[in-house]
Amino acid sequence: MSEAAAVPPRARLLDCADFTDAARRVLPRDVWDFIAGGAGRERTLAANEAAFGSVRLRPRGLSAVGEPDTAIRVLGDRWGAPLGIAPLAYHELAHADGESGTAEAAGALGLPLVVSTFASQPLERIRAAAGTSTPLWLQLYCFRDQRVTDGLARRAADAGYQALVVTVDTPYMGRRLRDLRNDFRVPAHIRPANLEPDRQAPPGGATDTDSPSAHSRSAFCPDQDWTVVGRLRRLSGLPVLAKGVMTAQDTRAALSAGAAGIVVSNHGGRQLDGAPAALDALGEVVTAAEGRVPVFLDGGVRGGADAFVALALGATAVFVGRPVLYALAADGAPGVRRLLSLLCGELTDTMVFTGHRTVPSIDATAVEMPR
Ligand SMILES: Cc1cc2nc3c(=O)[nH]c(=O)nc-3n(C[C@H](O)[C@H](O)[C@H](O)COP(=O)(O)O)c2cc1C
Ligand SMILES: O=C(O)C(=O)c1ccccc1
Repeated sequence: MSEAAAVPPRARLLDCADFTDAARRVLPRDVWDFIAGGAGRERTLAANEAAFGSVRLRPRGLSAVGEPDTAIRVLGDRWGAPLGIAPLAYHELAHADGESGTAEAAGALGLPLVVSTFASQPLERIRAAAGTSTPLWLQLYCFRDQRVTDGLARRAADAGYQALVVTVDTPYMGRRLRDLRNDFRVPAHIRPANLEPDRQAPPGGATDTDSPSAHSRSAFCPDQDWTVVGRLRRLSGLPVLAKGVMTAQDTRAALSAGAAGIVVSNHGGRQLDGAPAALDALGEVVTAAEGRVPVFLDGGVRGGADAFVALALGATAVFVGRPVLYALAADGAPGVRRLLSLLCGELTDTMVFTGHRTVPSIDATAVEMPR
């Protein structure tokens, strides 16, 4: 089947689920499974989306909101809406446009992109594609060889990135059964463009490092502690956020370490299967953060109304993960642009129907929690 037959015309891609269906049809089965899958029995993966389904929105009538303003300010930058793109390895797995295609789409809407340590294109090229006004953050995994982590942090600062995001939930990758069953390997022509090949090789020079999981076991540092936050801050001069916080304990640890923000996340259900839905952990983290730093959320956001719910429960903004790769797979950079503008439009509609003219005015009175 040709791609033209497999992907519906753009005008029929009307929501996140449409992009998901389109991507399922065009992606090779093992790549689809790598992106869509989670760890273990995928209970946490399922919980992320399901949690949004049990919150109800409270409509308000004749609220005279006019044209709502979706823009916010975060760490001194303007975002066109409280929506960003979560760090995702290897955008070229989805489409040859890769991270620069995603960045161009994000830039067109003034939305931030968190670039993965495992980006398939150079940081500088992604910065250029995003344009000057959209924020770019670099996500960092902690490597056994600290020089790798530190080198990336300095390079991001030099390239004009606005912040660093340390992923705290991945001492190594979770056990993803779909990838094991498929014996998934990243195709040889897709490379982590910002890592040097020699530094990736495990100390013993083992050969089975092509699977992301095997590579993470050899390259990631499983005994990293919270001091990495201060170290990266000092050497880069950039604000450092902690991604993968799900508890009050870790929120306090992140704040004590000097984190400039927190991303509530269970890594899209790809790490600890059995962890709660990200949305269900949000309240605990927001309370523990005591308003000292912005709290973000990723995991299961599949529409503008989901973003609205997270904001109502205290998030400053949300990040979208898998749907961005699905949109990229379906239609490259224009697909991502269309997905992002659909999400912004859905958020705008939700603000209008609930009577909110600005993002900071969205609070818990706008939602009804399950009983
Ligand atoms: C294919 C894929 C690759 C990912 N790569 C990274 C990564 O390199 N670094 C990271 O911190 N998180 C990574 N994540 C996790 C996402 O940043 C995010 O936490 C997760 O996808 C939850 O959002 P979602 O439910 O919208 O997908 C990845 C997720 C997926 C699906
Ligand atoms: O973080 C992830 O979930 C992930 O899938 C990944 C894959 C390859 C390299 C780094 C991360």
